[in-house]
Order: sequence, then structure tokens, then C-alpha cells
Amino acid sequence: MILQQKKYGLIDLILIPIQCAPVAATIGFIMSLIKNGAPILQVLVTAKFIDLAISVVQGQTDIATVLPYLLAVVILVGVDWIFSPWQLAGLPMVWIQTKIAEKFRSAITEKKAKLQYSSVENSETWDLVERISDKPEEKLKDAFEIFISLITIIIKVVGLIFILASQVWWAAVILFITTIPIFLMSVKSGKAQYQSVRDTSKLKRNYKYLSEILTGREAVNERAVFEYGTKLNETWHEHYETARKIQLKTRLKWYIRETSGGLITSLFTIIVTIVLLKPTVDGLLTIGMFMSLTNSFRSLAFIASWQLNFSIRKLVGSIEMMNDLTVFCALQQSEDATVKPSPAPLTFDSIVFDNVRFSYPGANSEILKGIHFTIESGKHYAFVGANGAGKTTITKLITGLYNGYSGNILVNGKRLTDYSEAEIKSLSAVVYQDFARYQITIKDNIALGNVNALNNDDLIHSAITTVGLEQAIYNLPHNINSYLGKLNQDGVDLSGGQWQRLAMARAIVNPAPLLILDEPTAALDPVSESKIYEEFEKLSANRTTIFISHRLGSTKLADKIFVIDDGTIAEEGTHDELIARNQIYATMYESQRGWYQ
Ligand SMILES: Nc1ncnc2c1ncn2[C@@H]1O[C@H](COP(=O)(O)OP(=O)(O)OP(=O)(O)O)[C@@H](O)[C@H]1O
Repeated sequence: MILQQKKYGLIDLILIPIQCAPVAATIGFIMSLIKNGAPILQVLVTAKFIDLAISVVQGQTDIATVLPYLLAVVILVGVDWIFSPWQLAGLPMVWIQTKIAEKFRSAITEKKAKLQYSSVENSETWDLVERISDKPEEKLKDAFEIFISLITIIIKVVGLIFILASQVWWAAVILFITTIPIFLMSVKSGKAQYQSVRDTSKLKRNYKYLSEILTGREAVNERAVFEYGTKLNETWHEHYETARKIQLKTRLKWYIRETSGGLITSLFTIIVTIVLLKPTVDGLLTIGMFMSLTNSFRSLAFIASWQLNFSIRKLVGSIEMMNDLTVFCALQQSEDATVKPSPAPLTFDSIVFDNVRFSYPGANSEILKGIHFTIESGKHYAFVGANGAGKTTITKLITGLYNGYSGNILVNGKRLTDYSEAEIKSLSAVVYQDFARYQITIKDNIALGNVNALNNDDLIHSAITTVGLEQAIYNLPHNINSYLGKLNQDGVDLSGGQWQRLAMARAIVNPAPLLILDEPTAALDPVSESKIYEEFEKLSANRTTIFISHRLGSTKLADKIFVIDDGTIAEEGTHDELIARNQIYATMYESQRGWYQ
């Protein structure tokens, strides 16, 4: 199934299930038609049956004439029972839900995977994505069911009103008029309730996150040491209660209104029943028709005030979900987002930042304020500077995560944005500060760095040696096939520094010509750090590297150091040149050296 960039609406609540499960949707639709058509016939047949039964009792008719009507009543009651939603008609709905889960959910997942990185980082977009991904198969199945039941309810109501009108026209008119405000109220209520879901989605995201901190494994150490459980629990409770109250308030407000509407309709049916007594006594209505009409009238009032109300409210909520789907489908996506890096990496002679200015989407302030620098192939560079200066942001632009900048980023003189996504992905391998810790096998943890050579064990072993993890890994009972983390029963855990080395191994197996290391050694002890640098020197002899580091000892090895200050390149040169310059870098270096004296 393909999601389109279009305005989704009411009709799509029917079309999507039909697209996903055409046979089940058709069967479900026909079943609902039969189920809801039966009561209309039932009114006529029951009236005739009662009248004939009275004639039989009075000795005016032969009992044989009643039997076909009795049989018809039994069949119609049977149909009603067999096609009840929780009986046979439920089966196609289960099938529809399974198919929607298979086709529609995977279309959503595919779109999510293709969303531009900038969209994923935006919290409003993320709220929308969360709403769309929250049990869509269940919501669409319910909407389809409700849509069909609404059509059939309308058929039922129109049919019964028609019969009523043919007998007592004014009662039909009054009943019709009373359903109009109930209909309008249901529409408003449905909208208000979906809006309350929107209003609370940010709060829900917050309290889900807090709940993860309070119960999840990731924060277990800090939670135990800092004992912040009570404090966070209070915040969690606050968010949870605010969201709950908003939804409860909306629900309660509309429940009271809807109940009052329902009570008025019920009162009206009692009055109509009393009023119908007169024409029955006068012989304008047969006793059978009176009994059948009052009976169906009661069910009609129930349908108009409760069932119709419920269905419309739910349906309007589903239409709001379609509005969300429209916005979701319009989100910018990159068709190549899911393509693999090209197996032959994009080699380069130079990467040039030419007056690059950049602000994060939705942010007011510029992070990069006209940056100029050149990276030459085969050389080693270091980016240093204070926290928040813009170092990581530069790497996000090189790796193509953001392209909403002004100025140019040129690779071999050609704009980076003119290369294909596969080429851009093959240009660089990165070890991020906040690298991921995958709870899968060690082998897969490393192999994921090169999706074009997932089963190259030699590459994995050589990366393990480079980052010095041989002892830690080869002593494990399952070697590189050992699971990491606590997700698996016999999973092993690594120290912070070992996880960091594993992330480096992941980047090392990647054949990209540019290796970006964003504070790769922050969790390493000094001996490991210098050992890793030695290994890296060997490894990156024919690669270009960009190191971002606050430990200026490591930057000494760089061919060129860029000092980033407030979104600009404040200084550049070798270690010795920058020390001789005696400005920002020299001050930083001296202050660090001071720690060890
Ligand atoms: N996704 C984002 N949206 C908005 N602002 C962001 C985003 N990511 C980073 N920033 C802001 O951009 C600025 C530069 O961040 P960046 O991560 O590039 O700094 P850095 O020099 O790498 O810092 P550090 O040394 O602390 O890692 C910071 O002020 C940060 O708050």
C-alpha cells in the first residue's frame, strides 16, 4: 500500500480497509446491511403476525395463515442474532484489522523511515508521528465498522421513520427533528474529544519518557545513587494527572450533554406511545401495528440517542485522525533515505565549507555564522572549541543530515546536495558522542557499520584488534556471537569505555574515506586513549579523519586544528602554530596542561 500526498477524509476510512482487505470488507459490509435491514422487515412482519394471531384467537382466521409469518419472525430474529457484531460479522473485522496491520502499518513505517532527519528532530512532528503510529489498525478497523454501522443505522432509521410516517406522519416528523440536535452535538463532541487527544499528546510523551526513566534499565544506576525516584514520580504524576483531567473534563462535559439529549428522546418516545393509543382505539391503527411500532420506536429512540451519537462521535474522531494522516503524508521525505551507502565509497580530494550559515529548523539563532574551511584528502583534522560552539553541527552538515544551510559545501568542487543520497552516505563514517548501544550480538553491533559487508568476519576481527577489544570479547563463551545488554538472558554488559570502542569498531569496518570521531575517547582511560590513537594513526593512514575533542593532548597529532568559536572558525593551524599564536587555543591548552602539573 502506498501513502499519497493528498487530503485524507471520510471516504478514506472506507477506502483504506477496502484496499487492505477487499473481500473481508465487502463481506463485512453485506453482513451489516442484512443485519440492519432485517429490523425494518421485522416491524412489518411482526405487525402482520400479531394481527393474524388476534384473528385466530377470535376464530376469524385459520391458524395455518399465521404460520408463514411466525416462521418469518423467527428467521428475522435469527438473522439479527447471527449477524451481531460479536457473532459472525466479527470475523471479517478481525481479518480487516490483520490486513490493515500488515499493509497500512508497514506503509506508515516506511514513510517514517524516509522522513527527513530534520522532521524527526522536531518535537511537534514527533507528536504527530506518535499519534499516527498508535494502533492505526485498531482505529481504522473501528472506523470502518462504525462507518458501515452508521450507513446501516441511517437505512434503519429512514426505513422505520418511513413506516411510521405511513401510519402516523406527525410522530415521524417529530422524531426526525429531535435527531438533528443529537447529530450536531455528536459531531462537536467527536471533534472536541480528538482535540483533547492532540492537546495531551505532548504531556503523554513526557510522562511516558519519565516512566521509562523511573522503571527502565538505562537510568538504573543514577536512579539508585541519586534516589531521584520520588521527585520524578511527582513530575510524572503531575503530567499524567493533567492529561487525564483534560480528557476526563472533555468526556464528562459531552457525556452530560449527550445523556440529556438521550433522555429527552426517550421521554419523547413515551409521549408518542401514549399519543398512539388514541388512533389505535379509534381503529386507525391495528393492534399489531401499534405494538410493532411502539416496540421499534423504542429501539429507534435508542439508536438515535445512543448508537447514532456514539457512532458519529467516533467517526468524527476518525476523520480528525485522517487530518493527521494528511499532515503526516505531506511531511518532507527523502526518497533515498532508506538506500544503502554506495558500495564504492565517494572518494574526494577536498571538502570545502564556503561561507556556510546554518540555523536548526524552527530555531531563531544562527549556529554556524559563515564558516570557511577546507578538508584535504588523507589529512587529519581536529575541531576544538567550547561546548555549544557548533562542532557537532558541522559534522551533521557534512554527513547530509541537514541541508537547509546557506553558502556551499563542496565535495571535489561539486555541491554536496548534488550527490545522490547513496554517495553522501558512503562519504563518511561517524562515531557520535551519544553513540547507540545495541542490545544485539557483538558481531552485529560492529557489522551494522557496513551494511554492504554484513558477513565479513575478517573485517570484524580486524576492527576488534584495532580498538583493543580482543581480551574482552574473545574470553566470552560465545565470542563475537555473545549478546550484549540485559535484554537476553545470557547477555553480557560492557563498561562505558568498551561500549565506546565497539562504536569505534563499527565506524572502522565502514570503508568511507572520511572518518569523523566526535569525542571518541571521552570514556577511555589515558593509557587506552593513547593506544587507540596509535592504532588509529595506522588505520587512518590512507583515510581522512576529523576529530572533535576537548582533550587537547589528542589534537597534537592533527595536521590542522580548527578552533570553533561561536559558530565561526576563530583560529586554524598546527598545534605548534596555534601555541605560537598564543590566543584561544594556546589558552585552552595551557589551562589543561595546568591540571597535570
Ligand atoms: N537539534 C537541534 N535543534 C536546535 N538546536 C540545536 C540542536 N542541536 C544542537 N543545537 C544547538 O546548537 C548549538 C551547537 O551545538 P553543537 O552540538 O554543534 O555544539 P558542540 O560544539 O558540538 O558542543 P559540545 O562540545 O558540547 O559537544 C548548541 O547551542 C545547541 O544547543
